[in-house]
Amino acid sequence: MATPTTPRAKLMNQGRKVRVVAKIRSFSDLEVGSTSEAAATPWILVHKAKGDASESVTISLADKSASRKESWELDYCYEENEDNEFFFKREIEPLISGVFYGHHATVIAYGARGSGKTYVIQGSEEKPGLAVLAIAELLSKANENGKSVTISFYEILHDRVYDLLDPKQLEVPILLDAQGKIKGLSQVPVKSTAEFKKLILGRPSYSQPLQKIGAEFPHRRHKGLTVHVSPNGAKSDTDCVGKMNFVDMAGYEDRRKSTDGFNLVENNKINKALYALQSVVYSLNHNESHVPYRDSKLTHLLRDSLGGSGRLLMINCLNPSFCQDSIYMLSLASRACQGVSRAVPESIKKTNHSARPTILSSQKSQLRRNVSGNTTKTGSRVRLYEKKSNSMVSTIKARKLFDEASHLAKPEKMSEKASSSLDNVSTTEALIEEEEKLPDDAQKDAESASTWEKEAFPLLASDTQKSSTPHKDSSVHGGKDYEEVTPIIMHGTTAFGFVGEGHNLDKENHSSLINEDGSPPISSQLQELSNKLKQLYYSSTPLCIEMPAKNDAPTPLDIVEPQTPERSVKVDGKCEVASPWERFSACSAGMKKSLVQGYVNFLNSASKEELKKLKGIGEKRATYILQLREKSPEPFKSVDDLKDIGLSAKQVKEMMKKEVGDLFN
Ligand SMILES: Nc1ncnc2c1ncn2[C@@H]1O[C@H](COP(=O)(O)OP(=O)(O)OP(=O)(O)O)[C@@H](O)[C@H]1O
Repeated sequence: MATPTTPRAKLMNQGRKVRVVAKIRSFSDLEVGSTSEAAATPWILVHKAKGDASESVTISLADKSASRKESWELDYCYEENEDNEFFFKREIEPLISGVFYGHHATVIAYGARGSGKTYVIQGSEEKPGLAVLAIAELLSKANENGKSVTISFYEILHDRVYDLLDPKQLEVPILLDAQGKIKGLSQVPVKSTAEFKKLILGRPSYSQPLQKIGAEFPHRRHKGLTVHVSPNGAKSDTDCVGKMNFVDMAGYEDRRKSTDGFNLVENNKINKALYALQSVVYSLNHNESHVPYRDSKLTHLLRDSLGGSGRLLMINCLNPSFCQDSIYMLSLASRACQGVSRAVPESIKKTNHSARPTILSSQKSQLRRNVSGNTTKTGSRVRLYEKKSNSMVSTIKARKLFDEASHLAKPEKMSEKASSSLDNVSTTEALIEEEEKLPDDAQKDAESASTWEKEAFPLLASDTQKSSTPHKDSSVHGGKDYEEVTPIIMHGTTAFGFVGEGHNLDKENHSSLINEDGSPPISSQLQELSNKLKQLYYSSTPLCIEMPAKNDAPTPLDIVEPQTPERSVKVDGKCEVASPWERFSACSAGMKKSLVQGYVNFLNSASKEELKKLKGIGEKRATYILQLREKSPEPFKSVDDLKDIGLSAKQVKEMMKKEVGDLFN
């Protein structure tokens, strides 16, 4: 990529909110001593056109046949021999300076499982990680400037936030105060690095509620640290000058590797958070007026740090030996970089060494064997986000879509049970956070961001505002205006991804992906797909849907794209072309059947709190349903069985009518 030389290009570089770098972890002692050649074989090539001062790097695989996409471009890549301290000097120190001027900074490590995220953020006793190095620097600067430092430490498991500094507290509701600042987590003052280490490293890794279930389940969750810098003697968080966040995300794993229902739910939630982050990064990089922070707890929690003049450093951690999941993570990372100019911190420009293409692998033949045994279709689709839906209709819709679109239906069912068992452990279901993003918030974020950009880079501000004004298509839902968001441009990849689980296409945010090659406008494609999904749901039984063959090569993503239903109905097991009236009648019948079945399924699997959201089901009935489920896992098979809980056919019919009516609201 050509080096930007014009003042405008330089300004643009500096004004970018998100920087995406990779870090290849070193081989562990175990891997170095491994007898398996594959475990200790490097597989990534990094090309740095201008050495350490490169404004972008190209990463490719030692064996090109490993992926359809041959290379990925990121802002930078730190290699095995470049340790945390080197990384810190170049990437984190410049961010720390900004924190004292009110520019919040966020550092997020993400990547496949075992790719070194914790090592980068937390480090070890001998090799401190970025958070530990940063706290030392922040404390020293705070002393010089008459400021004090407090920290919050939390984990997010299954999209629920737990305060690790107040482990007795159950799930923390994330709320915004009147100033739009996030509140909910406790803050503990820190005076020295030793105190910090004691607070963070010397405590149980799980909050109390999770310790109870910890022994039974695997524990993959995101961990986050927020360092608040405030004037000495500040009484509230409102006085906070700047914040620095460090997040060690749970490792990505292709959900088809899920070993059981619990693992599947876990993978879904982790992947959902990754896609939500991806959507947020896109919106931030493109100065969109709406940033979908609420698509995951993590982005919601970070929203006041990411908005305005906040800066985000994404660290894509990479395994040093072949890892299919890392390839997918790389493709996500490079998408986050696309369509925007590169940013090069001053600290990096100063440490320019000679240009050198770096080749990390010499053992290509071994790699070829590894790759050919594992290659799957690369990530051409991406799930942007899923949203938890509160209403019964949405729950039914979600399950229905999933059941029909995915061959993973059975594990999902198991997973719902695992999820609901977790639900039962949490006693804080009633703590309901505010649900809808007020248009005002989005507007404030955009205004605050653009004010800072305008002040710092007047030339750029006028330019980017012109170029990045999103296409607005305001529509009114429930009395509130929502804006359609400019579609995400994908580079060199093709298909679209949609969310199956819990995603109400009608009402949710409309971020989407588009082909770069000038294919039809995204809005029409989106509308078409949305219609097809609705049709798929409404006509689940009679429509002929071509399901993917079982032995189809799997895609590395965890979404199964819904197949287009054909315009035919099943007659005696055969698909026949039907008249419009027949199709319509079949759809209606299918819808009725789906709705009733969805209702029954819901009673068989929902948590107590969810059950109570249904009209006609209160505390007593919900408790009774759970008791019935203890005796038999699926006590309800048909509407007739609802008599067991004292619901008459008439009552059920009335409820269904209401739900159908709501579908068209
Ligand atoms: N730079 C490094 N040098 C030596 N060993 C490392 C390095 N980075 C990571 N490791 C080792 O690799 C292993 C995996 O690292 P780590 O636990 O940080 O990965 P992770 O991505 O956080 O894993 P998970 O996905 O399970 O959260 C650990 O044993 C760690 O000590």
